[in-house]
Amino acid sequence: MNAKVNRHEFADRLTLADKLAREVAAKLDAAIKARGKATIAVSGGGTPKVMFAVLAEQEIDWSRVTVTLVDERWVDTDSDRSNARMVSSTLLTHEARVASFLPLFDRAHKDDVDAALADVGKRVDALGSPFDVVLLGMGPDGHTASFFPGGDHLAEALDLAGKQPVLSMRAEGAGEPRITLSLPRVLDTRALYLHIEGDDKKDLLGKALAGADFPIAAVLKQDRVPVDVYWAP
Ligand SMILES: O=C1O[C@H](COP(=O)(O)O)[C@@H](O)[C@H](O)[C@H]1O
Repeated sequence: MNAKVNRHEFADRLTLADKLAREVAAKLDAAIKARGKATIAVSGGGTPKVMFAVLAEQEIDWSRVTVTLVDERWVDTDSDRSNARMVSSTLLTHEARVASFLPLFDRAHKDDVDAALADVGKRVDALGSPFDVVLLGMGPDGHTASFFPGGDHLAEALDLAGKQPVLSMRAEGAGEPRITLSLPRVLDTRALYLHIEGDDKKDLLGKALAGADFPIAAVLKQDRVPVDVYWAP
């Protein structure tokens, strides 16, 4: 089984940011018009920053939008490693400053990600399903969300029959412990985008599409939701 993969390539990163931001805003707007609200789960890291800045300026009814993360580094929000901090300073600004935000980091359990899973999982479940939009990124090691190669809970996280909405993840390449939505929760969306930049990531994606065993391959192999890949050099 393979996902339907639609590839969108752009001459430069600014053009990509503009096109993807407008596409995502249109999906959120359609969800608000159809159901009165919209949910979006976004990735962290560095790649989405410019696109988030453009998305934040789109004129939709952001007061009806809830934003959450697909994964988080288990660090407090004052850390420059915090995905929540990055999203707050890029996406939750301008027009989008009135959106609701559900973080995955839980300060009540700041020293123990595993102790937080039940509470955070309930909050994620309370968002309802499916998401309207999920935005994935990909690291240079082929991880997406916090599905890291060699991760201690990788098999559970990628289990399409798994019932846990969130799992912890520790891996050599991950830095600090992580929390991540599970693969079935990531795929439980009306629209799924993979945003990658640079020739190295394009090559890696090509290898994953050809069958190489990177974690991102699990997103490309499923048949639950098509994947729209946005790439610029
Ligand atoms: O650690 C993470 O890395 C990936 C990729 O980040 P990038 O900086 O290479 O774009 C990101 O998708 C994920 O959300 C984040 O936690």
